[in-house]
Amino acid sequence: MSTDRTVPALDVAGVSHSFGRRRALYDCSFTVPVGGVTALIGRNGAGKSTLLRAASGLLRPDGGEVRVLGEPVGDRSLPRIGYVAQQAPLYPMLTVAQTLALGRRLNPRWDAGYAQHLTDDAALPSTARVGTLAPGHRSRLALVMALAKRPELLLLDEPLASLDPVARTEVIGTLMADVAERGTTVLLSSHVVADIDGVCDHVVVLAEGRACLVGEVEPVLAGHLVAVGAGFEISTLDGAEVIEVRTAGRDAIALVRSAGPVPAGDLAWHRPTLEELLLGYLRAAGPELKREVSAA
Ligand SMILES: Nc1ncnc2c1ncn2[C@@H]1O[C@H](COP(=O)(O)OP(=O)(O)OP(=O)(O)O)[C@@H](O)[C@H]1O
Repeated sequence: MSTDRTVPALDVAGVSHSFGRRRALYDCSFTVPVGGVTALIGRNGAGKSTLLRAASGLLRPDGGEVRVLGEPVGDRSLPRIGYVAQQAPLYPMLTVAQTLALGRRLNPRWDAGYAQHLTDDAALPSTARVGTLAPGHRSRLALVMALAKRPELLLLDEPLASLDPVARTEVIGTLMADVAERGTTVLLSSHVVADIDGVCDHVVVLAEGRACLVGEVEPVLAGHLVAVGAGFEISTLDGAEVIEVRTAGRDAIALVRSAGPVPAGDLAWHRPTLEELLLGYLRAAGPELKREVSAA
């Protein structure tokens, strides 16, 4: 099936969801374009897993709409989605080979050659029972199951969390190759900013169940500046939209939204790195904190 590149891979429109009195998503809206890697970043409890479950069809949100590849999430979209949940749920009593055989039986688009290639790459022993695999190997197997389905949209909840540094590099390489060769769209969640630097071309930052920053990495970076100076100098940032102010030793450091040239004056300015930018948004997460910062 060829993917229509004119519609978003994922369109989240005004989605809200609560678990009892606990609000996980609140009027959350953003789109993920077709092709490439989008990082879904947020602190613990920001709503990342809830959002991915809604996109995968496992959770029906209380409000709003989620469309995948132009269609409401449902029977027609499900074969086009690969989803790996945070704990990489698999059947512990099955062997690796039996797990792959099950994948083949359940998925009409299953690519057995690719599954075997990925399994070999991850050095997964085919006779080992899933329950005996190390957590990192289990997540590699879960990823094989999702990729061999040949999805157009791959939803990965913290896919790198349990991996050692070598496995992490291998998984990132596999994902990027899939994106380059097949035009797959990958949406992966993480709260480890360093993990996604150099991997994603788009970012979505979730804070308290809402998207507070959405965009392509380069333009988003070009739309922000970091100012470093004494606290009283930072307090004169008239007119700039201040995302976050923090102190570091004798200096104050401000992240501001500004696409203009680096201003002249006493402050030292630079464009943020992706890590500086995302950490700034994560630290500022929450409207109350933002109000305090703006008033500083
Ligand atoms: N099944 C559930 N029952 C009750 N509350 C839930 C449930 N799932 C999530 N929540 C709550 O909803 C909010 C969002 O949780 P979610 O797991 O989506 O966040 P997250 O960004 O994925 O967090 P983490 O990075 O810690 O995995 C949290 O306050 C969480 O406690």
